[in-house]
Amino acid sequence: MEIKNKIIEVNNLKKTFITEKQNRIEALKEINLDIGEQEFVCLIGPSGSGKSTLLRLMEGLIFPTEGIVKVKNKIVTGPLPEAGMVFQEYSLMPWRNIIDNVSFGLEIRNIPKIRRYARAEELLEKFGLSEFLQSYPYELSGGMQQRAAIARAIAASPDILFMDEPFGALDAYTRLQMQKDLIDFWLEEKRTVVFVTHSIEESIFLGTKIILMSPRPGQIDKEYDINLPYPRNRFNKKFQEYFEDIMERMNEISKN
Ligand SMILES: Nc1ncnc2c1ncn2[C@@H]1O[C@H](COP(=O)(O)OP(=O)(O)OP(=O)(O)O)[C@@H](O)[C@H]1O
Repeated sequence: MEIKNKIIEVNNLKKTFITEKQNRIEALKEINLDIGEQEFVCLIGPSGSGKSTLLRLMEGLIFPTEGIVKVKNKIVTGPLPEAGMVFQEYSLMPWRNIIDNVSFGLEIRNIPKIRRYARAEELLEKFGLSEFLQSYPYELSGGMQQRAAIARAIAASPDILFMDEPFGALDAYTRLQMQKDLIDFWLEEKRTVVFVTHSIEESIFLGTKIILMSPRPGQIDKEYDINLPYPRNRFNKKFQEYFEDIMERMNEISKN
């Protein structure tokens, strides 16, 4: 489908890693991809298909072997100020309390304390963590830490939110709750989200679009536009049809 208001462009992207033992690992073969403003794009695919590598290239954390990534028409040459990032491992700084973690991005932008605390408090309230402003990360459960990590990533109102398996380490119930909270946030704020997951079901619950990667060297096998209204219902017939369709294709490509 033709993308209106492109925010991310990936052209002829290739990535080969050279390991310490000088082996060449071809992680991504040839990726071409456009992401539109306010899309919620999920990257799925077999283990090792290059999902995290593609995300890290888009984030400007690593650099392509060939090809380019552009964000808002500019070639990405380093970590993006207009992006927030959330990883699977809780990426909070253990020596800072929750409010100082969440307001960190504003602090490095020299936003005065009163304003950055007001923003952090607003977000922490939204994520149900008002009682834990002064707590340290180790005093929070995994789900609470991940909520705080998301609050931190969005505190500076980034245009793009990159998320790498953010709910992978959570228990099943907390994961469902976090998916709902993330969709509420996205519906309210309409940012662009790029989200890596192993779960087909999670990707259909969340994404406007799903990109299925083929086994290494990673390429895009297929793109699925998910035409279901939000909030989504896993028991809906069309949800199930998408699930079966993607599952079947995933099994097929994983066999080869
Ligand atoms: N820094 C690195 N040095 C060497 N090889 C790497 C490096 N990072 C990733 N790779 C290799 O690139 C390939 C793709 O890795 P990547 O983590 O992007 O896959 P993935 O699809 O996210 O996997 P998973 O679903 O298991 O998290 C793998 O074979 C991995 O071993």
